[in-house]
Amino acid sequence: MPTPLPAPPTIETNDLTYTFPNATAGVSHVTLSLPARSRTLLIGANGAGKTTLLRLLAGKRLVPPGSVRVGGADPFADGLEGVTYLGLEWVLNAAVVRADIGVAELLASVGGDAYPERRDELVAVLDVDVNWRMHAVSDGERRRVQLAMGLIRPWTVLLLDEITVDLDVWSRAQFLAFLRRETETRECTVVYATHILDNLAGWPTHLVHMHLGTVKGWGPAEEMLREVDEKPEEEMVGAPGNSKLGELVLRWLRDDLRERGPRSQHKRGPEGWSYTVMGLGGYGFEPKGVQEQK
Ligand SMILES: Nc1ncnc2c1ncn2[C@@H]1O[C@H](COP(=O)(O)OP(=O)(O)OP(=O)(O)O)[C@@H](O)[C@H]1O
Repeated sequence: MPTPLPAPPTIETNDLTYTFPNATAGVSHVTLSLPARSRTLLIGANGAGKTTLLRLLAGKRLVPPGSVRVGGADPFADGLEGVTYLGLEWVLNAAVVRADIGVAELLASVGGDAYPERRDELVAVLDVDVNWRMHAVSDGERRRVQLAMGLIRPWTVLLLDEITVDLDVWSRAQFLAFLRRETETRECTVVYATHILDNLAGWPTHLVHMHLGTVKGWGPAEEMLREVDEKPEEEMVGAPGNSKLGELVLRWLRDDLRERGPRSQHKRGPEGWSYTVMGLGGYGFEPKGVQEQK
């Protein structure tokens, strides 16, 4: 039985290291402390370790005791209620969302009737038509229903691995505003891994910069964005008119690439491993609980 969080939904990692069974380093020596009600963006190049970190925060793998605390508890050992991970395999695995089933019925099956106000708000925010049938909707429409399904129950920690790529610009903006309202009106925390920085100005309270499985820098977004103001205009990486966040991230990833060198020569695991295995991300083959600590 999942247990409620014993304390406000803070997220702490302490020298967290996770190595995959094939000896690829997932994350190394990650120490973070994200306050309750924060909205954190996880930023990093492909393969930087964002998904791995989110999944560890969700308690999907065994890690050394004390290295991950969510609301003061161990998410793997304690199976925490309200810690919600929405990622690619959740989106792709769910056969039901391609079945000939109505949206109203589907939302009811995941708690829609128990939380009618949240259901109605999500239906409005995500511009969902409850009369749709899931075998006859577009990819973006299906994604919107899935997001509504995943968010109906009032979660306390949302770990969101970029699954808004199919949303049109307006829907994504509405969705992000909804998440913001959630953290402002009740005790909940969001960590969001994304490559899409449009319309995110002012959204994150914290930024985490990941590179080759490590956290290169993290802190309150305002402080980290100050770096951009301190740079003379001629040294800007992006075109004038880019958001500050866009400029900061371009600079981070450019420097990361220079530091790392070509993928085929760097010391970590095989390129593209995570998304070639089973076509769903590389996690499918790992038995739950396997942990090899290096
Ligand atoms: N099941 C697995 N077995 C072995 N190595 C893996 C597995 N899944 C991921 N990896 C490796 O771990 C590293 C981190 O992958 P991860 O999926 O966390 O990156 P990411 O930052 O989420 O990337 P992206 O932006 O592409 O989603 C990569 O080098 C990847 O190849």
